[in-house]
Amino acid sequence: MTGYNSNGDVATSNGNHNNSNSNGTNGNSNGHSKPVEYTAQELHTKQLPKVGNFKMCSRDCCSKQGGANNKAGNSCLDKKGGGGHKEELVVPTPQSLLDNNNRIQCSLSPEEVRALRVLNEDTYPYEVIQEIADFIVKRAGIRPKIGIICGSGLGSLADIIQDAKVFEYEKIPNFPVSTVEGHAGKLVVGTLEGANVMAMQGRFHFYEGYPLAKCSMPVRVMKLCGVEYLFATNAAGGINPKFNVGDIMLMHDHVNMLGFAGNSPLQGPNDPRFGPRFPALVNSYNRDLINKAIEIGKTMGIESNIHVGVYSCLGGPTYETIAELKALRMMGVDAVGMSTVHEVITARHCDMKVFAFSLITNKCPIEYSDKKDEEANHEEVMAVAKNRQKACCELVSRLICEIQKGS
Ligand SMILES: O=P(O)(O)O[C@@H]1C[C@H](O)[C@@H](CO)O1
Ligand code: HPA
Repeated sequence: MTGYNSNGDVATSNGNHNNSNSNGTNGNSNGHSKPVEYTAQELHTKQLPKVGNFKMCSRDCCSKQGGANNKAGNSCLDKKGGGGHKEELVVPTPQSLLDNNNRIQCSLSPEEVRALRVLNEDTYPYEVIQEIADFIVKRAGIRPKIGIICGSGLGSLADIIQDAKVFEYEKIPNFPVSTVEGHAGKLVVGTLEGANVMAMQGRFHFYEGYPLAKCSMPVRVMKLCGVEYLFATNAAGGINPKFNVGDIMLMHDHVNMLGFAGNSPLQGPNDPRFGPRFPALVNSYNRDLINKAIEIGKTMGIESNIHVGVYSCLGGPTYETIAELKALRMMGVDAVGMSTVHEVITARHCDMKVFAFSLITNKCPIEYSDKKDEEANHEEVMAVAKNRQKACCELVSRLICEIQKGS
């Protein structure tokens, strides 16, 4: 796998992090030491050496754009012969990589620069997402039509997939890793009710430290794998007083609180290969699928536990205060969680049909009280999800069956 080391160079996962050359030194010909190599995954997950092992490049040749006395715009990274610099690990400053025209001037190939962007930037270039999709489709041997995102404790939605090929996130190039309990970190590709599906057993949340575009990047991977329908599920707190623990709320709209705060998965340059700069979000939740799910709920005998409502995502990881819950209720929100909205935005941007539901795992208090049992907690969220997984699996399977009948 291609990765990146802390010197901004591209590394490969050859498992060998000792880059000594034949002289037994770490030096290279341009005078900067060849650094220890890390894969992108390792940079995410492993303890890196102390910062003290590295130096920012503050030499004259790097300290100005293109380097002082360097009209050609070359930084010392490009100089041959070492220039007499002492061998040491050097991290180039961003400034030192710019030439007089503010263009990146370094010895990285375009491929390496692009790889560097994947790690450092919030957005994934189209080509990288295509590579991830190709990796999955090639190994799975099928093109999925339906993508499922399993909410907290709802990983069993992926366990019912037949002829499953399982990809651990850690083994998918350039894929983030799951860090939350109840999110296994696996991508499962196979069939369900005769349809080719792929399911994320574990999603990425903003509070884990991932920017929104990274949280919902897998939705774009799904798109390039061939997915037409996104099924997004979540665990949520019920704000609507009519909702009970264990109920299912079919999402027909959302309030994008992170968007109110100026944050969007579509922030940054728009790539029209995914969708338009200014996508409309009315009718984001497919009406036909909602109606079918209501009918399925009736045949399952759980119609009184099925609602249609508005979901809102806050950044988390804190559960909401009473004042926040009151405010959300006044805004017309029925259930609150920490996910899904940015996934739906990304899916609608690339014109996928969306079906989403919240499993109500706790009732949100909207009056002040000392009662400890009214405080939300993740153990309860997961326990309720586990209890209701059979109903959720049945709802999803039957809806997929309906989609298959119509195709
Ligand atoms: O991934 P979802 O939205 O289902 O998870 C919810 C929100 C938090 O991640 C967690 C809180 O208990 O559950
Ligand atoms: O009450 C909640 N608030 C936010 N996220 C949640 N996820 C499950 N329950 C909740």
